[in-house]
Amino acid sequence: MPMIEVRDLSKAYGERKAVDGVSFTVDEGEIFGILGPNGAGKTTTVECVAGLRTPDAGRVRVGGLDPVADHDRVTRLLGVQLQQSELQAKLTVREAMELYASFHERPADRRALAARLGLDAHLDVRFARLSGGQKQRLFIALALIGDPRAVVLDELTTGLDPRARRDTWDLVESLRADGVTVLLVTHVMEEAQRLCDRIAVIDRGRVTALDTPAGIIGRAATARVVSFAADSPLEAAELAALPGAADVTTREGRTVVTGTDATVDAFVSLLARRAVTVRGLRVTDATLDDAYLDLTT
Ligand SMILES: Nc1ncnc2c1ncn2[C@@H]1O[C@H](COP(=O)(O)OP(=O)(O)OP(=O)(O)O)[C@@H](O)[C@H]1O
Repeated sequence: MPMIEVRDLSKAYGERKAVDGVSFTVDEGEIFGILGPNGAGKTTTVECVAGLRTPDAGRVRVGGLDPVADHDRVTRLLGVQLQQSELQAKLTVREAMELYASFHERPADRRALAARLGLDAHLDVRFARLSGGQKQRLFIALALIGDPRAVVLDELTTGLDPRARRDTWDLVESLRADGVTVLLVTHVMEEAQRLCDRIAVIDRGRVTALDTPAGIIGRAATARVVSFAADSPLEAAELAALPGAADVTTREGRTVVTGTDATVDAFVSLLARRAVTVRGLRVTDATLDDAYLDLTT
């Protein structure tokens, strides 16, 4: 049985269909990413998973339970960190953690959790006085305080500085090592590529791709990137005409051709045929970022 099951989920706000037939499953211990443009329906989807919204149609299960009908039991299984959460301004970090721990029968070790999230030096600071990144870390701590079997993390690292971002990624990896299932909404491609076992790309309320990060990169039109110094004798038009070439641009003094293996082969033949050389030639795999831009509108 999958830990999280979403089948044919639809949810509209008035006339607007925010989620339009989304399906995916997340296995126990898996880190599953949801990517997609602003307004694609990602938050609405995870709010339905968390039982915070009632679907118009479709089926959602967490640990085999209906998150709306079995809300209390699902709350014990599933920790949730959502965007734009708020707490009472006067509550300190310690008080917030105690309060949330009191909702659970077997809460996590608060001190260890605070230390893991770099909050131990801020335990007596009131919520209103925390920086954006500290608030974000507190919400991650609150999502994990019930020692959940699964956790929803929506834009986990937004607002975090680079070090806190890396630490948070390490934390998510340690959750996987503990067998916790993670449903992660993100706009950060590096985060998705590093952390996720599988990814669903959602666009306009529908799943447009569902695969491993490597599978998504491979499936996109631009699987390879050829780049070299822009002072070459090659014309942009002849590069654009190479088989599989998706894009030719010049940036930071380099010509960049995105395409496929066929593009790379044809490029090498072109150099030989024209008997020209280029400086600083590099052939790299496309990143998830490149693939994502191919797959969304
Ligand atoms: N409470 C609401 N009332 C009305 N419309 C809403 C509400 N919440 C979301 N929407 C609309 O539903 C659509 C999907 O929103 P949602 O927040 O699920 O998208 P998202 O993919 O999470 O976007 P983002 O990346 O910007 O967070 C958007 O068009 C949004 O304007």
